[in-house]
Amino acid sequence: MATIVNTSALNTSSCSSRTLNPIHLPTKPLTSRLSFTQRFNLSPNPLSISSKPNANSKKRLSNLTVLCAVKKLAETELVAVPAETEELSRKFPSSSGVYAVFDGDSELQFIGISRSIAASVLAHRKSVPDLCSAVKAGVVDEPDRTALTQAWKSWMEEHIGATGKVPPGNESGNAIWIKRSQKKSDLRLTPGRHVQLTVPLEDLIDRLVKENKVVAFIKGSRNAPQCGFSQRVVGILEREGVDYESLDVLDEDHNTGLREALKRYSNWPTFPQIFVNGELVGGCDILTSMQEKGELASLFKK
Ligand SMILES: N[C@@H](CCC(=O)N[C@@H](CS)C(=O)NCC(=O)O)C(=O)O
Ligand code: FES
Repeated sequence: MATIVNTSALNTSSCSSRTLNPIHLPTKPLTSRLSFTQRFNLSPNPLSISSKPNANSKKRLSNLTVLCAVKKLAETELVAVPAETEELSRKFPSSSGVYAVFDGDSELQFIGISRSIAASVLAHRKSVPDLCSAVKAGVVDEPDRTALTQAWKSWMEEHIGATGKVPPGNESGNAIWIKRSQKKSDLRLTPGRHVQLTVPLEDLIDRLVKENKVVAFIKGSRNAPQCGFSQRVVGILEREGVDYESLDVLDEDHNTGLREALKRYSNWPTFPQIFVNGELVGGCDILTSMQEKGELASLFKK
């Protein structure tokens, strides 16, 4: 019997932290030594469904479909996915919603939901370019989980009703489209208390923020922030798809003295602290207000 499979909890992470050279200042720029490709966070709860729809699966989808905020799939414009990233970001909304990916033969391959449609399309274009030629996007205005799921179900139901087929990428067990996001791990200043820094902490901070485009000093780790303010900032950075470094100022074992040294360095008394291109941008309030005013994209592009 066909069953709807909910593959939630995708935001798992690898937790090993990375340590800076504790004894000497780095000989190579920190960016080149430390950076690695960060995957976009794909659909927060992309649902998959077993491959053979039958009366039962259609009925279950229908039962779950309520009034939906997006246009019908058939009425939504099919937009070609540009090769160039900036053009892609202009063509697709960075808002939450449902999206349907088509291959070069205009065959629908996958229907997903996303907190940033543009980021998800970009990630698919990178990971499965052959299957990602064009996309239909439906923005959900009040994008709570229920509204997003309803939008996804309405498109799935419409497609299954019209073709009798589940999109291949939504078949259960298909791992091509639904990747577990691998969050970057936090940086650490030292491997542990037993290792003494031979350079002043302020010099290390200075080097760190100048050689990495975006650095977030937070309470707790990026995967498990220990304070609401830090959690909010991590959420904003993730949502914007920013490739950033993070350090846990509460981790006295690996970042001994960082909490107080950073306050002196930046002349800013609280955390989180976000640096872009070596300059302190601010904390939670400032980042939140910049996000509300739509100023973050240009900040992180600089
Ligand atoms: N208004 C601040 C809120 C952050 C805040 O108040 N942080 C406090 C509590 S987490 C803090 O870091 N205090 C100094 C400390 O704990 O060392 C912002 O926008 O970031
Ligand atoms: S740790 Fe209490 S408000 Fe941040």
